Amino acid sequence: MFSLLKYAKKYRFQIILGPIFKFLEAVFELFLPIYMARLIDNGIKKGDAQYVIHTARTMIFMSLIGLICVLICQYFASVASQGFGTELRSALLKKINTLSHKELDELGTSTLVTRMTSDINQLQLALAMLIRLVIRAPFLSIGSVIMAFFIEPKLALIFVLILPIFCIVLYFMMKKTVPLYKKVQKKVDHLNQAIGESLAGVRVIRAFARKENEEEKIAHVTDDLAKAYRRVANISAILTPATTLILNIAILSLLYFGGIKVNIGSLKQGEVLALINYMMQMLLALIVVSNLVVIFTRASASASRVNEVLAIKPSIPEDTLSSYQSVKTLSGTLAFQQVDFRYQPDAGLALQKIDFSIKQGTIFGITGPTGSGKSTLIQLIPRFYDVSTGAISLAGQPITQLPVDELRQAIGLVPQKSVLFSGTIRENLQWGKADASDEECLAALKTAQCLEFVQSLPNGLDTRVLADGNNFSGGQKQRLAIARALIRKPPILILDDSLSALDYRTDQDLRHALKQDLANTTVIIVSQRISSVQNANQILVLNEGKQVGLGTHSELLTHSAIYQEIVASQEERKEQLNEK
Ligand SMILES: Nc1ncnc2c1ncn2[C@@H]1O[C@H](COP(=O)(O)OP(=O)(O)OP(=O)(O)O)[C@@H](O)[C@H]1O
Repeated sequence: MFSLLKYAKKYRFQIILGPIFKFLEAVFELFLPIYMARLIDNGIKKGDAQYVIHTARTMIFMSLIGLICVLICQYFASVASQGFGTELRSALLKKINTLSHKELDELGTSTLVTRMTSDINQLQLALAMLIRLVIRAPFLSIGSVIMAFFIEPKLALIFVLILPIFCIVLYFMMKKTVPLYKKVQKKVDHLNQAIGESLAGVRVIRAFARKENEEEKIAHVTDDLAKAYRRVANISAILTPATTLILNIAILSLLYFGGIKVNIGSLKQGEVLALINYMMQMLLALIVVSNLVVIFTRASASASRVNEVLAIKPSIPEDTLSSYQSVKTLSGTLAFQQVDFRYQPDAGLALQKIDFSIKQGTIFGITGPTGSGKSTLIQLIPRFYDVSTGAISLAGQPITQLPVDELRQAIGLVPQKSVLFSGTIRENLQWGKADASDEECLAALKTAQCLEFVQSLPNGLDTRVLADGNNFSGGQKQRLAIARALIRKPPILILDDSLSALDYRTDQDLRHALKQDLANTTVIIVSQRISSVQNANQILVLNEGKQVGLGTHSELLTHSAIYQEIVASQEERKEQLNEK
């Protein structure tokens, strides 16, 4: 856990000064009961009004100084803990951004969300408590015992007797609750996952009238979490009556034995009151210490979860490797050489012996039945995953030798599911090229066949895009996503089934425009629709992860049985539709 303190380095000043101020306040608090005893015994009992006023003034002054110390400490604690949380969150986010899809698949989104939110909140709380209580609470509990000895050593033995009993109760309480808190954190993960899935799929859930099932599922996960919390709460609920009982027994003993001593004149009434105050201070401070132990144990579980992510060595390092030709000027053949790929070391091959090359500036089609590995293949080009065996090269250089950032900049990728971000259309296009002018935006929209549509909107490029682009149709979203990918005229443009929501005519016009406007760009079109790939310079046919055909449309029609099957089935379907 302490290794994470490096993210709080900037707040050294607050972390050191905060506890010092809290310590000062504790010193004042420790002396207040003594002043109270003097006020009663020397002032009130003797009717010395002057003494009462003087002592009361000193007590008020001490309390005020104590209050100022507390406020300064709280301020330092909140500045340091919030700052620490922000630094840690940015470091974690930075790390997550370096992880390859393989690591992200293994971790899953929900646990990353929990680690970014509730785990870091837990660590922030621990740091705030460290500043506010870690010196104060032990100091007050030990200081109270010392002060009791200072007032009356024999009665102070009650403190020595009560202390271990109280510690044993707290120890058993913590032994039961700490492991439960670890379980709770895991259940929060499950809840985040369930809620994430439910919100992401809200439309599908409604379309399938599965609202009730989904509500039931969430209720089940929530109930599970509630049960775990209830178990902790049930155990913690015993704590208050138990500690109150011990406290009352201690106070009764002090009153009884103190009363005897007052009667024989060896102790004053004010001193009995001071002893009771010290007893309360000691026990309350011990409760705080036990809470601190719980907070730190939870924080230590959170710290190991955060450290786990921070310690992952990305399988695809982001740093610059060996000498390379700048990708920005790099144009050349993209080649797959005997590529095998599996998602997990123990899983079967998702791609086998893939071997082809694409000349710069040509159009390359990839087709094949569903699940044949088309999306998997194109995800290897920007190194979202690395090949298991074989190699991929760009202009003769293995892509593993190129800086990942530059490689990805050289590729415009339109994924199967178009993703737009909330903002304006212009802002979405500028994701593709930060300094894109209006002319460049309009040109990209024209190539992507959506210029007319954007110009027909009252606010044109300034039209607001809702989260996920929910105010646009599937086809409109796809075309905007294509415009965003091609705005910087990348050397390679990959359209992963990105034409599926377009009608045949628009699909054809778009491919025609791509050929004209991006003559030097290598365009890779992934589609199950033969019409989308049939004019490509080369077509790769995949089936169950294997390369079962490579050539032009006419070559494949004569040589590839699977390609013939796909063409035949689509023509048959066309005929059926025409008949209807
Ligand atoms: N992240 C992943 N982890 C493990 N296996 C995966 C992952 N993504 C895909 N697969 C598996 O890899 C195989 C190929 O999937 P892929 O998505 O590449 O097919 P596809 O040809 O693009 O299919 P479609 O046309 O339906 O999009 C499938 O068996 C799929 O289950």
